[in-house]
Amino acid sequence: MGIVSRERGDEPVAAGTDSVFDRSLVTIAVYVRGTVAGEVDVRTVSTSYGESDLAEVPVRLATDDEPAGDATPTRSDGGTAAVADGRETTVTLWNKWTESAELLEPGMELVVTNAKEEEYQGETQYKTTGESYVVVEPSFLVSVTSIRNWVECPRLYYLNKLSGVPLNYPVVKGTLVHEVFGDLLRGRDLEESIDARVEERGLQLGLLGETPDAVKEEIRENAKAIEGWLEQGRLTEEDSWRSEQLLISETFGIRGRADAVRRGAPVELKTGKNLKKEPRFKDKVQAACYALLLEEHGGDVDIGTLLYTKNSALDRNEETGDLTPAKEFTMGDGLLKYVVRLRNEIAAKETSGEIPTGYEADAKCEYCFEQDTCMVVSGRLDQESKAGQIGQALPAEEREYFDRFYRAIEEERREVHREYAKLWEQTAEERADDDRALIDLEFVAKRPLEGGRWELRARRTGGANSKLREGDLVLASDGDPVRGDSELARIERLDDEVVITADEPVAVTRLDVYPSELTTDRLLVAMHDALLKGDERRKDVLFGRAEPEFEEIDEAFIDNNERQNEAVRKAVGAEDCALIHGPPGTGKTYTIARAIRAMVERGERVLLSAFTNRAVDNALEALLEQLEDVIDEDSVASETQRSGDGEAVDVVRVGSESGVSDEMEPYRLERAGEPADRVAELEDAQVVAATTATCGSRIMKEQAFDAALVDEAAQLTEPGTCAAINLAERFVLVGDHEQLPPVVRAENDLTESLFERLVERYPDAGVMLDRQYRMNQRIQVFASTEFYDGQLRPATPEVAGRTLDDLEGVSRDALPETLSDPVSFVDVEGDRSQYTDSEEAERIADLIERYEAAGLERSDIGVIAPFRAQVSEISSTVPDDVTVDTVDRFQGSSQEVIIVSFTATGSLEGPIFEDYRRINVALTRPKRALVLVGDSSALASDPVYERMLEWARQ
Ligand SMILES: Nc1ncnc2c1ncn2[C@@H]1O[C@H](COP(=O)(O)OP(=O)(O)OP(=O)(O)O)[C@@H](O)[C@H]1O
Repeated sequence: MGIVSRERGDEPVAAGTDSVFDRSLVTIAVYVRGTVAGEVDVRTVSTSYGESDLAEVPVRLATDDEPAGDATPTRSDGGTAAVADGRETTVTLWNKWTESAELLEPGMELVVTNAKEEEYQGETQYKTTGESYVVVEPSFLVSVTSIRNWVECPRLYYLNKLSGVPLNYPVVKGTLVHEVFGDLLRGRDLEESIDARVEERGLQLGLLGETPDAVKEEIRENAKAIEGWLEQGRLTEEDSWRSEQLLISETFGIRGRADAVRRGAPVELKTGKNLKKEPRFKDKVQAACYALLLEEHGGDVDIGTLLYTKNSALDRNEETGDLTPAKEFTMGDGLLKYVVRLRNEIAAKETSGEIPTGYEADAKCEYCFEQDTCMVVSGRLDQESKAGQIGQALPAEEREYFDRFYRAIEEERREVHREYAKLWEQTAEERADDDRALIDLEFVAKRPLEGGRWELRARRTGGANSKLREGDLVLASDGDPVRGDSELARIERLDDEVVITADEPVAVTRLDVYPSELTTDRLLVAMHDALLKGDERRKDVLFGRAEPEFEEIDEAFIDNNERQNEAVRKAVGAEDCALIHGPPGTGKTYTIARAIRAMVERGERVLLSAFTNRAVDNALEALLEQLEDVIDEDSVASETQRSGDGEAVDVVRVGSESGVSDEMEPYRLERAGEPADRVAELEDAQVVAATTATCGSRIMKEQAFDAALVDEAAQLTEPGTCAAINLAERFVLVGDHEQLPPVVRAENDLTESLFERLVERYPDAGVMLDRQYRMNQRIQVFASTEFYDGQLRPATPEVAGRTLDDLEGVSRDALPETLSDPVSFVDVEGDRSQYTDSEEAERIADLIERYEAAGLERSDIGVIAPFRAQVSEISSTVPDDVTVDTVDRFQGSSQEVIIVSFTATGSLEGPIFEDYRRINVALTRPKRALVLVGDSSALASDPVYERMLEWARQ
């Protein structure tokens, strides 16, 4: 059983005084979930216990069809029944819960556990009991760290969100001590752990100017307290331990990672000193959060332990106070409820979009380390703040921008939370159908790795697709990611067998996509940095107050493509920014590489970035090719461009092993090692390449560049672009806003890229590349007219005239007449299902056979479908080596032959049709042949598709 009451709670167990309720009709405890349906009435009444506060909340109960309702009957709160009948009723919250009631606004969601049901004037109503918890907006998942920050000061919580965790020594040291603690719990030798952990953080320590020996000594001191305490436990009793555990609570809307769990109770490690008898209040609050989480996992937690590693038991004496490292405290019911109320404050504030002022807490600003920052932020953004304001406010348009994007990013965060909720709202099968989980794995084996981690292997029993890829962080579980045994794990290999690594040996049978808030967090920080720390001139350009300026450059960089040459000139000569618009196959990558080479030759330090790892690697590869050519041409230059290990130029790729391609692996920056060496490798590099997400990392944020070149810029949100350009004096954005827009979950200001906004605002700062090196002329015509004002042309006669006949062993004569043209249309009436079409799938299988019969390799054929369901349908009909995927997955790649399955009968609905940019991407992937498969009458109902049909049938 989960949530239990240990003492009498805040509320009168029976209803109170009063004639208000008829006690005789009180029934069993129930679980109430619903939406606030009107104004909340809070008042004081007298009861047999004296004065009591109560709040009457009008609530529309959830129904069984609503996702949240599905999960309710299985709750752990004493096995109570859930009410889910869609009725409107009144829920009365007693005493302290009125504090949460005051936060409620119509439309907010509310959960009351262990409520009592009673009849009042012929209506069934509910009220809290001494065992109830009241949870506001339960689907808003508040992290334990947030609650801890909030209890210190809500304003501090907000400031932390805006500025992120900076790279500083106390933070890195804290992480190291935690890692060593985890290692000790997993049985690793202390010295071995310290050596390994310090080595792993070589780069960070180097950036902080720390030497390994000094750091090790300090970690050793902290670890002494831990070891001593662990020893005691080992000698005196049977201890059962578990290191870091990821916990999610659907009831309380809290998630976090407990440092350790000992005999079912939370242990939190603090790398500081605490001379008082009691743990610090905020530390207790943190431990209480984990207690709630553990109770929901079926535990029954009575104590919490705080381990202060700077305290040493041996030094204990009366004068200096209590120096025992471990402080235990009783987990009282009142504290647990207090924690839930704190959490409710955060959820309600975030839902209503209010910015904390600091007045919510009785924190003393004059003692706060963050007072100055707090005042500056309040002053710049003209926000009300307990600490006061300092400095001049940003111009109104910048504050408006800040508010707008703050809201948009927070909406995005809500969407991430909704992803979490799906972990318990959807069944395993539904998750799998949504491509969000691999289920029904057969656990095969576990193997301990060096450093206490585990390698876990499982066999796949079906061939299902999923979004999961090698290198991804996932939730690995024994089948239930929320209530079962689950761990964060990394996918090392994913074929018939799944190999993952994790801290604990979970008997894995299921992997779920891990909904990370990291990207959202970084967007907020990037936007904050751009506005509050950004250069004034840069902001003038971003806010339309000054036109971008250019230095005139006469040098010829590319002699066979005028627009590319102009683009490089603009990039090199830009004082502020340049914009390169590159339609499909127009040599964007080539142009970027040439521009970077030119900048490097001028002695500049350049950041190369893009939305995806693949684009970063491609551009880097193109750059390396160019640099090699230079060396071949000019041996003098080669000497100056060779670095110590004989590589052509100091180029560094920052990224994880799984993100970086094998070809670029030799350039990948190793983070582990001797601090000074690691830093030198990064800081001496003239070109640093990393995804925009990595640009927001603590390590990259310490770097500065003359110029930043950002590829795939049309796929980036404004704050996402800022993460890269914040690091450089000038920037060049490269992309195509006629192809896929930024990938975001919410529909708001994040859907337009900075690239698109600037291209429209400053047409003169941009160049459109107009010669494409990919498609046969016949294929490119439609995209050129529809999307590029007819400006797109084949770069050479060879490109214009390419056909399948050019490929070795392929003859178009062997194809049926209908397929001999580079563009063809196959009319299929369709099976009238919504997201799949078996008739199209069969036709496509048939087409592939015909291409094979004409000599084509299967790996030269790609199939694009609008829905994942249709991708699965086609995949099960055609041979494995044909690539079948959605448009989004195909962006940025090309194939000899592309077949598009429209999956439309009757009407046009769905992702491929909603946004014409998707169809542009689909139709511009092939080099030599394009086949459109669909229902002509459905397609003809839309003017754009009607024109497409005309072109395809010519
Ligand atoms: N000026 C040029 N002269 C000769 N070949 C070129 C030139 N520009 C690009 N190419 C070639 O054209 C091909 C496509 O170029 P690139 O890969 O740079 O295109 P892209 O615009 O990045 O493509 P995508 O639309 O897929 O992103 C490459 O093989 C490249 O070497």
